[in-house]
Amino acid sequence: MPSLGRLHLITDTRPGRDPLAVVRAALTVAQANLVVQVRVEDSATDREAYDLTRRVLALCASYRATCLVNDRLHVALAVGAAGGHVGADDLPVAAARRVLGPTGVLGATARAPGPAREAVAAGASYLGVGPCHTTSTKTGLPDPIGADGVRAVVGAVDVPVIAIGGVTAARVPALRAAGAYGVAVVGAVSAAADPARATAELIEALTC
Ligand SMILES: Cc1ncc(COP(=O)(O)OP(=O)(O)O)c(N)n1
Ligand SMILES: Cc1ncsc1CCOP(=O)(O)O
Ligand SMILES: [Mg+2]
Repeated sequence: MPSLGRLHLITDTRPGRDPLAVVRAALTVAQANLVVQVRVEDSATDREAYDLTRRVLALCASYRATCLVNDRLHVALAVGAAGGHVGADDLPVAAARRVLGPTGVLGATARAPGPAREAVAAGASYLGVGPCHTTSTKTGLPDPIGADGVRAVVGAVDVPVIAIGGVTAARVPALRAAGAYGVAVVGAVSAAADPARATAELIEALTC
């Protein structure tokens, strides 16, 4: 299995956004270092998720970037994406592993060492850990865990930890110092005036 990219761009499909334009811009800069996670609104139909994922996958293929699907693993399988990401409201990690098979990339959300260990034992190949900082992209989340919370999870597992939640290029050094392998972002790229430049700043911060 190729190594996991360090920058995960999660699609922003809220009304008024243009997720494909943002993915295209990010790919021109990050290329094979990018992981694009297709995340649609809960209200989106499977057909909408499928159509968007097919388009994202085609863009990723041109750059040998990795495409994952949030929540809807059947969509990941249907389009031939590399894998998916699950959290507390989704399929349990062990069930998700059975769906994706032994070689699929499987991310799981965790914010504390115990659940992180359980997710890895159940088959997670990386962990999404957060929210690290306050985010305006997702509501109903617990308080941010900060870089110290990331450090605690990193110390408990042997899979890549991807820090998520309010991540900006300026916050990457502290997260990397805490042991994060990479970061996942929505707003830092999607809400940027220049998504390609924002991607370049994140890649620069991740490779320092
Ligand atoms: C890399 C990464 N980490 C965490 C999440 C959050 O997943 P989840 O907790 O299932 O919440 P939703 O994204 O489904 O709302 C993620 N998607 N990616
Ligand atoms: C899906 C998700 N899960 C925890 S924070 C988050 C959203 C992250 O978005 P942003 O990078 O804009 O803070
Ligand atoms: Mg989920």
